[in-house]
Amino acid sequence: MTMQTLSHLKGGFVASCQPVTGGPMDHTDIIVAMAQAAVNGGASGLRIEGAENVRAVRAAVDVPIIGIVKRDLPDTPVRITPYLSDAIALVDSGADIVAYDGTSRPMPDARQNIVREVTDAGRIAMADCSTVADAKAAIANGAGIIGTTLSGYTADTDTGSEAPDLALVQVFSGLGAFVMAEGRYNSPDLARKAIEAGADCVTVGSAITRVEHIAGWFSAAVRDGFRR
Ligand SMILES: CC(=O)N[C@H](C=O)[C@@H](O)[C@H](O)[C@H](O)COP(=O)(O)O
Repeated sequence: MTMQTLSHLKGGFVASCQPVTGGPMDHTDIIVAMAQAAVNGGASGLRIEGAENVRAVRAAVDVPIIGIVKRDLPDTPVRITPYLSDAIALVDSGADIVAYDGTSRPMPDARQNIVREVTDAGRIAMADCSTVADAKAAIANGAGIIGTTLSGYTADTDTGSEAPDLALVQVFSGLGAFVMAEGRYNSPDLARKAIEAGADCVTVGSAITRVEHIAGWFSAAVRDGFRR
């Protein structure tokens, strides 16, 4: 089952369907529609936030689902699936893969326990990493997928670059685990470069499902080009 999930994802792309929080598209029925449309267009898998949304998308599509829960906590910058109870809720909602914060920052529940719970349930734990050290720790903990998701989003890695971290993908690809390139793959060409750099799969979010971001890119470019 887990091997089947990974072979389904290998060489393809995952559409992350996470609308801008509180925006006009932040509704479960719209997330389900985005997920179905992405699969119709060729997405091999989906990344969905929130157990309720995972449950609704699960009922509508057959492809592997990476589930996360995002929380804003008062005393740590860690946001992605910080509690064991979140991981359990995602498994119960039908997520094939549960992604969690795989950095070394303080997290309320132990990462090892999250990985164990997910793995014992026959699902795959995916570590959202920011560095090679994160990825090595995640592999030691038993994570089945290492992602570059958090490169550029921690105090130590925030370079302000708008480009994806292809160099990190290349290093991850030598670690012997399934590699997910994720973060700022905002064009088909960049997604292809991720695979060429050694990623097994690439996740694309904003460029497919955050209309506000896409509109903002066009708006800025057009205004910039208007010099008459
Ligand atoms: C850093 C963080 O919290 N990343 C989140 C993880 O779920 C999402 O906000 C991203 O949209 C996702 O990783 C896909 O990346 P991009 O939208 O750049 O294609």
